[in-house]
Amino acid sequence: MITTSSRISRALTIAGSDSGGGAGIQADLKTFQELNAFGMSAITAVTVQNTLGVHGIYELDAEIVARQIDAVVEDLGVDALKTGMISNSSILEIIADRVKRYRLSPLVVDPVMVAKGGALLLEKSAQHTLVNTLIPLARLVTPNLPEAEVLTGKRLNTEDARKEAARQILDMGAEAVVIKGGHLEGEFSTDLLFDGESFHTFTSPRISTRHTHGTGCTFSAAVTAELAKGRPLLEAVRIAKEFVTRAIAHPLELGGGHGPTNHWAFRQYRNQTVISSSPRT
Ligand SMILES: Nc1ncnc2c1ncn2[C@@H]1O[C@H](COP(=O)(O)OP(=O)(O)O)[C@@H](O)[C@H]1O
Ligand SMILES: Cc1ncc(COP(=O)(O)O)c(N)n1
Repeated sequence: MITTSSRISRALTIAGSDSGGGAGIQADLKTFQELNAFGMSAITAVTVQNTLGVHGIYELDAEIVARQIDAVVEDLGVDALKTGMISNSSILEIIADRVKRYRLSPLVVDPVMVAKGGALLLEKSAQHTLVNTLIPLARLVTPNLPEAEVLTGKRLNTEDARKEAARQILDMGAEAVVIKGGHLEGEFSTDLLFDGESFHTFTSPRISTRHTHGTGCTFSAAVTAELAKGRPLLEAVRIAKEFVTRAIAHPLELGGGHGPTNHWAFRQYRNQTVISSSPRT
């Protein structure tokens, strides 16, 4: 049961905790807050993490993840939700069970696989479970380039290949996909959206910085917050791209490694439009 009468937009993240505060649950809740959505969480794993890397991963039992979702849904209600780090098949399966049982939607699936520092966040054996369980339930899937390559089994070094991959991901049952461009080379970071009808691109200048820890989490959380408010998908993605670009463009310079992005930059630099979209949304 989802209560929709409230005027408060309620967004749920189901993801891993990042003690360093730049990615995972922490990035998601900060983003929800900045975009005026009420944030709630179901934690899948506790990571011991800072800007230097992931130093430990402690998975929670699938049952504990499910009970957090139950508690949130049965009392507070959910207008939109996202998933992030889910490290194994049993957690993936129980989340899919709850999404179907409560008809939770719209669902944004960020198929987190590997941290920027190289740590494996999704067991290799669970990759096919992700495809079979959560992707068919998704309003939007948001792979980065390496994740889109794993999902499709193809090298995606041309725009045509990325368009074909987007079609392939919709064939898995998702309603829409954004293949993010952070891992592309060149002077722009272009995200490619396919909604089953047409392709759209969202482009920003590539910002030269090592402080990109949590960009993917932040982007998918911003889409989720906007969907919770009832925005159409294209508009939600455009705002999310603007949010993450400002967060990267105004770094906080924290930590000795890959630092977090600046979640309050979207609000602080509200008059700066830094991205372009095609066709215009
Ligand atoms: N150096 C950069 N300059 C501008 N935008 C970037 C940069 N790196 C990532 N982004 C943007 O941040 C978002 C997350 O991208 P990406 O890095 O591909 O995901 P992930 O964090 O999942 O690896 C996308 O909207 C992407 O375009
Ligand atoms: C708990 C958690 N979730 C997601 C990421 C991915 O973020 P990034 O790719 O920027 O390391 C992470 N490092 N930790």
